[in-house]
Amino acid sequence: MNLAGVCLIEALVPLVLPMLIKFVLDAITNHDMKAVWKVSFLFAGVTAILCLLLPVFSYMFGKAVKKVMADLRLRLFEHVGKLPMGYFENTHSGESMSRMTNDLGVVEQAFNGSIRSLIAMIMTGGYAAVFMFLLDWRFALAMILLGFFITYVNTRFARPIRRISTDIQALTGKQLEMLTESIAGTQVIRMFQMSNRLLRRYMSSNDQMTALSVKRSAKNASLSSANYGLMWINNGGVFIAGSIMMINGYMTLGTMLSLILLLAEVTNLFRMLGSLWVDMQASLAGAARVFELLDSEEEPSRYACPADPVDYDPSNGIMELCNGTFGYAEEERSLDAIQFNVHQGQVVALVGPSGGGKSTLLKLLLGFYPLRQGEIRLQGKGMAEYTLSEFRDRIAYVPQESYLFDGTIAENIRYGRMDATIEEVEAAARAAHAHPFIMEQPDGYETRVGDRGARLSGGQKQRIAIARAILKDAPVLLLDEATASLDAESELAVHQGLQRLMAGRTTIAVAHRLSTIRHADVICVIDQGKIAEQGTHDQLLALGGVYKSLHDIQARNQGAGLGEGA
Ligand SMILES: Nc1ncnc2c1ncn2[C@@H]1O[C@H](COP(=O)(O)OP(=O)(O)OP(=O)(O)O)[C@@H](O)[C@H]1O
Repeated sequence: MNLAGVCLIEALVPLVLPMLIKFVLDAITNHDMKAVWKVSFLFAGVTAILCLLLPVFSYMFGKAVKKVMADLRLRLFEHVGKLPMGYFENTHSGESMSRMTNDLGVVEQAFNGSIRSLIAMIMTGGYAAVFMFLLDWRFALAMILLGFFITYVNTRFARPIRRISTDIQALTGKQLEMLTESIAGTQVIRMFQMSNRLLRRYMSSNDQMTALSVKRSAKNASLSSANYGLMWINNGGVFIAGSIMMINGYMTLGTMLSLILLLAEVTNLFRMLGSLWVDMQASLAGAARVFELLDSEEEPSRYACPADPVDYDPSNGIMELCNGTFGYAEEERSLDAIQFNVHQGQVVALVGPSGGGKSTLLKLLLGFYPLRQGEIRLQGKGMAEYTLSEFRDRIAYVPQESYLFDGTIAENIRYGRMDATIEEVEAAARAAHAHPFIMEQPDGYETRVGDRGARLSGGQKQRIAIARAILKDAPVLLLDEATASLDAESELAVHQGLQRLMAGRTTIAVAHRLSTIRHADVICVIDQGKIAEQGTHDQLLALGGVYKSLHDIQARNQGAGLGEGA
């Protein structure tokens, strides 16, 4: 409605002068002063009304566009939060950010600019054409045919310009990727002297961007020049034909001048139709990227039932993985027929050579990917019987790299359970051996942690993540042991925090240091996507297989002071 109002008024404004000219000139030619005044007052009134209404409609339209954009931004934000883990593992964060910022900006411009101008111009051209037909139909017909030719020339340029615009939008995304990487990886960049290399990469993409933009400008310039030529052919034609018709008494001077001015509006429509169409191509390229993101499939609320569900047997424990098979790609099998049970209160450790599949297994147990075959059962129910959020509610997770959000320490711990009191937050922090260092911070629990916890040490961040998991108090704990080396004191504090966390809880832990899982109830050795060995520490050592050789390597490294890592 607002768009229609704005366009209607914007469409009428350019027609006021051509119509005024006809009536005033004809009145002057007839020496009819009364008619001159009448026409002048009428047009003054119309112009005043249009001037008053235009800003009102314009404001309402702007407001409506802002609302639509806010809604779109919200939908994008919400949608990104629901995308499956695979999307984030396969798409650069800069690419998604570019779609949510640059491309969305282009869509907004289209709403505010191109679409509005296009509609107003079509309406102006349409009215002008009707008036022209009323004034002289032969003249109008000839000019409108010429107009179609002008539009044809303009649209010929649209396709290549759209292609260039799509490339520019994609390059903008790439540049944002580089920018996010240069900020997130700043330490590595400095230490490995990567700045020059990254700068060269950025320069090359910047050069490409400039080349594409110049190419687009060149295409636009050729288009303008073609339009300029056509406009003069048009004007010349009108002038000559109009003069002949006027001299022979077929039209008045007022009609001729009015026709010339109206024709300018129609020609403008045909010319601008092409160039606005070209502009819209850039906007459409941006919109396509936004809607591609919006159309990408969200994580389902629950995974489908397996084709061959397993009968529940209470003796199988609190969590079980039955015949779990998974691959990231169609033809690949990262995990093959994995089978294990975890009983109440047990600690199950997943160990194995690098790339064996431990983290993948953990991702499956967290519900980040669906199994290709087999089933995960938790507390006697298949995963498909839970929604994913119900399933995740029953699991506390301490990742390898503890992610802290910008906010206070208390807020970061409270993400474990949002309704926890400050006493409960403190109790969790004490259990995680985090309380003493928190109290040393300038504002205690209210200290801000900075971007991703930048103001805290690695060990301190881990202990906050452990406190968060303690607060969640879920039936099952999944743990990805941190590989980052901590100093001895910090490691001891983290270790003690973990022991408290694991005490009395059912735990599945990916372990990189075999020393930390010596006392696990069951150790599963994952090698090449399969469980190669399963048993206690002593049983596996006695077996003399993969576990024994990992153990020997770590023991040798420790002896040589080289640190650890499975
Ligand atoms: N997102 C992914 N997309 C495709 N392949 C992946 C992805 N993540 C891991 N892989 C592949 O799956 C296999 C198992 O990797 P995974 O990270 O589970 O091993 P891991 O045992 O945890 O290794 P590490 O101890 O080094 O962390 C590897 O071959 C790895 O390249």
